[in-house]
Amino acid sequence: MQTQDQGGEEEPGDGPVSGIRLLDSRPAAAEILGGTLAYWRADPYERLAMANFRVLVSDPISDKGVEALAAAPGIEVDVHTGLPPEEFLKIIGDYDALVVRSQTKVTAEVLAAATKLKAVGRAGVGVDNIDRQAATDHGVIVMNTPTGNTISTAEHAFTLMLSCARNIGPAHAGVLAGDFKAARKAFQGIELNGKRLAVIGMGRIGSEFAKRAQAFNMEVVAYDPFLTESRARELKVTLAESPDAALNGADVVTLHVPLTESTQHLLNEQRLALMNPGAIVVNCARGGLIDEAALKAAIDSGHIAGCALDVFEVEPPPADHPLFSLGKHVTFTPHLGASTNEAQENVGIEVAIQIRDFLATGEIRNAINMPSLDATALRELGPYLDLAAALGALLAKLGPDNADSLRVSYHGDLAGKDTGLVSRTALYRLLEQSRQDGQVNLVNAPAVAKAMGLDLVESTINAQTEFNDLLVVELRKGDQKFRIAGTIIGRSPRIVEIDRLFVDVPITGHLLIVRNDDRPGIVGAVGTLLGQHGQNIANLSLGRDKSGGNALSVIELDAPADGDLMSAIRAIPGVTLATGVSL
Ligand SMILES: NC(=O)C1=CN([C@@H]2O[C@H](COP(=O)(O)OP(=O)(O)OC[C@H]3O[C@@H](n4cnc5c(N)ncnc54)[C@H](O)[C@@H]3O)[C@@H](O)[C@H]2O)C=CC1
Ligand SMILES: O=C(O)CCC(=O)C(=O)O
Repeated sequence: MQTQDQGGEEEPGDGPVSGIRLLDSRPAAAEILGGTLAYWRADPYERLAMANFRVLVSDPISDKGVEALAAAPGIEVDVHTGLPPEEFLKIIGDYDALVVRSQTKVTAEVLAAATKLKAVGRAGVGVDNIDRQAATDHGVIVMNTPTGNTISTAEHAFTLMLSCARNIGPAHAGVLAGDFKAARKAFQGIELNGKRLAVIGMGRIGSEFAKRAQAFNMEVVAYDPFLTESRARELKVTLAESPDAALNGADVVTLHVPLTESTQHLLNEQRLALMNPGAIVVNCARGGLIDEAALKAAIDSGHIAGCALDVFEVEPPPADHPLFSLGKHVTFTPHLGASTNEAQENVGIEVAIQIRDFLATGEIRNAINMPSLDATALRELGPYLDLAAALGALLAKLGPDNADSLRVSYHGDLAGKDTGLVSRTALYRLLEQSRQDGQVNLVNAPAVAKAMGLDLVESTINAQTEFNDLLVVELRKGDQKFRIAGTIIGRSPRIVEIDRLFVDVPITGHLLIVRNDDRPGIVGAVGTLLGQHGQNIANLSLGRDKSGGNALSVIELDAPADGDLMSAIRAIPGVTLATGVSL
């Protein structure tokens, strides 16, 4: 569970800060790819050139999209469309990224077989062909291209409505069949002028549809749980408080919502009955939104005049689909909403660039299972992501085992920033320390934590600290608490507090952390042992609560301390904890 609270009982950190060292920042999202520091410090194109990423395009996308991917150094693109599922399963394990439209089904089975996969890019909007939960559990980012096909789909849905109202499809077929006179007699239409239109889902496509309907002098009523009164006024539509209220007395309904568990069969028998006699139904979103059997029954009864569908519950629909036998006010197209030159070029290029940039820089755009992070935010937050990664790793070593919550709090300037990914980074590095390589990453960390019963609690604290901003991570197990804090000096992340003892430590290198009773001779004894084991001290920071109380040394070594050395340090009288961590 991830929760937000405002304020909290944490006190700001305190303590000396010196020895500023400028470090490059490394995009934390890059961790997903398991890159080395040198790799991620390289220029994006240099980085791609060093890599060898394989991208599979498994549904047809525009040539320009494929070219944009193939032109990036270090990316090899294979286009294999229309593969039978068993063939697809055999090869998916070789790829780092996958680009799909709606035909490829990215199931839990596919994701389990896709052991190298880091991202799935959807050239389009709907992601119902991708098992989002399984992708998240496997640590795979799912991105879509939400805007590139909006206009084409709205135009198509509008065309469907006109075509259905005026019987264009059946009339056209009649003319071609030589039945000109019979068709002329049979196909009397319905005028749209002044009719009441219910738009279910006033997102991008629904809003564009509504604008076009207003030009046809239709009265537009919209239902969308996320539509505000002010936006409804701006769009000049009446806001309905429920789908039923929107449908009550409607002459036309058009659906523009995603297919989810809660929208399945959104248009059912009861709701169809609320519409005016002679109404028509338009669906250019997803087939599963309509109970097709109920629709057929409503048309057969004469209550609904007809329907215009681009999408079906099962695609492709069977040739003997019950709705195909209707004679009037019907128009069917084979999921063509986004099939225009313009839309396909837009989404093909957008998805290619999103995947390329993600592989090159860790930049995340239009992800549906992760906070997005564009290049500017990535630059700004980079040092905090590094800091959070270090604090999370350190907390795993020093904090209580089997903790029940990780609290991440933001003080000062940082409190005003979009820090979702910073918290997630701390969580990921905390969990990573106790798991095999690759089992947990930025995408699946919240799901892994939830499964373990570890809550992630984020808070912003308004209290002033002596730092411009302070990031505090704390592990709690019942009443037991252990916290570590850090800040950024210049662009250099520093650890400034460990369990309320003030230190000043950079976040890289091999750290030896020693906690002891504050009495003379202990630091000297540790130093002597380090010398005897050939260990050079690169940096040393000492902190204590009071003279004769608890003391803490954080010693940066040139190499990790081995087991013998650690045992010897732990055996020094007065040492209460000694642990090593490589950041
Ligand atoms: N036929 C085709 O080729 C295409 C179909 N689509 C479908 O159209 C859908 C809509 O696309 P966009 O407008 O771009 O998405 P969008 O995300 O901009 O809009 C969806 C809207 O539905 C609303 N919504 C969610 N649950 C709802 C509910 N239970 N009742 C009413 N409203 C609800 C959301 O608040 C949102 O405003 C996509 O999910 C996709 O399935 C999209 C493009 C092409
Ligand atoms: O043509 C396609 O890829 C389908 C488009 C679509 O349904 C979507 O973007 O949701």
